Amino acid sequence: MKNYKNASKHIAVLAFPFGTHATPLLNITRRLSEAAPSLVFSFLSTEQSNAVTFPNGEKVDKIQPFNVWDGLPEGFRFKGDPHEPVEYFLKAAPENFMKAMDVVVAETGKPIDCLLVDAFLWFSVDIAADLNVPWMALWTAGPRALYVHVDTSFIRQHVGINDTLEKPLDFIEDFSSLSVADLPDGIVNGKFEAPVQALLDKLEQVIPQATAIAANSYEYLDNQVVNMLKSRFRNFLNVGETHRKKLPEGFLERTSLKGKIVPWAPQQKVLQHEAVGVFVTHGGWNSVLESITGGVPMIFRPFFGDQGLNTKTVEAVWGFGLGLEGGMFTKEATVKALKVILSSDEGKKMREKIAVQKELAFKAVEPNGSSVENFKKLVEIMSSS
Ligand SMILES: O=c1ccn([C@@H]2O[C@H](COP(=O)(O)OP(=O)(O)O[C@H]3O[C@H](CO)[C@@H](O)[C@H](O)[C@H]3O)[C@@H](O)[C@H]2O)c(=O)[nH]1
Repeated sequence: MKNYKNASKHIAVLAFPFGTHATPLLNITRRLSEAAPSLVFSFLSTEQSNAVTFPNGEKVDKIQPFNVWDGLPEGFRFKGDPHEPVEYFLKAAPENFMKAMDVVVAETGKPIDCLLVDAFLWFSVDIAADLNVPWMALWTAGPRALYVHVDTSFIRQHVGINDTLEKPLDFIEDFSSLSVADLPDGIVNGKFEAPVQALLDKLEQVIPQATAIAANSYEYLDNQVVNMLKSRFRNFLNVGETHRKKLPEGFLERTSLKGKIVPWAPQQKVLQHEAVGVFVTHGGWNSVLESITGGVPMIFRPFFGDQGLNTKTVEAVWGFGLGLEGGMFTKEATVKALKVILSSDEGKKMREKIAVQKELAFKAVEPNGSSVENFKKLVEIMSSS
């Protein structure tokens, strides 16, 4: 393999092959590859995930996809529980990734110099230690979500079994407007044993070992929390836009009876249109960022994970959005939220606040902006590690 022979460093990129995770990892890998042409990347994910992220066998220059086994037993049939394939994958993943990396090294003839991983793959920190190479992680959600996962023990110490969901998180700096109810599942409540919750629980131990953490956000957004993360970890780097624009394989077929997906509604572009007055969203981190860069206040109907935390942060800390009253789409709750945002003084203030944040977000990606400078630093660390 020509590219490998001439490369200065070989980076193994380890993907979490579920949901929207592999695409932002590939996007940041592409940016790194463009910025540092002497690096070569082996991108390891399951066959199914690689088929989506590298459609039609597309090879990206100096990024070579490799398949790892999905861990599913022979004859496995999906019965509708989304946790099941994740559980199988994670059980087999440490050994699978090791085996796959042996294949990568044998096929390319180039030893691995660094691991770049989805932060969900906590066990890969041990693989990096075994290989004696740096471990770098991509965090695809917001800084506040990372903060609660790396401070889980501290939060558990402060929330007793008799505390209510309304207990304020005032024992964490800049979290006093949030309460226990806004925490993601698995921190003090919910299904601790579910596979994703169990892996998030490991972040507290592994994140401090990262040589660098690349995060999909902007430096000025949630600045106080970003500064707390920076003071705790080496090279916590907000590198801006890293998201995915492709839908998972089979998504259109699976959802055809539930909704309509059209190719002419790219969310980011729609949110940039001056006619859009409000964005009704589930509160995924990318949607929050895209609403900010569109300057559009949000109405939230969160479902799981970090979405409740994002909702309350936008509503109570940043002040440019609202959660639906009762947390559900009822006629009353929806009309009330629309009225506040579209035709009240409070809504006007929200638009003013989000306009300020929009400007800061664009500033971050200007030449010499913070995301650009942070990305340069990431390239430098990777190239010299
Ligand atoms: O009609 C649509 C709908 C969505 N999108 C795009 O799809 C992405 C959706 O991303 P996000 O808002 O982050 O939602 P999820 O895909 O649900 O994100 C998962 O991953 C996020 C980052 O880790 C978490 O914050 C979420 O809770 C988790 O559900 C965005 O870039 C949208 O622009 C479109 O282009 N068109």
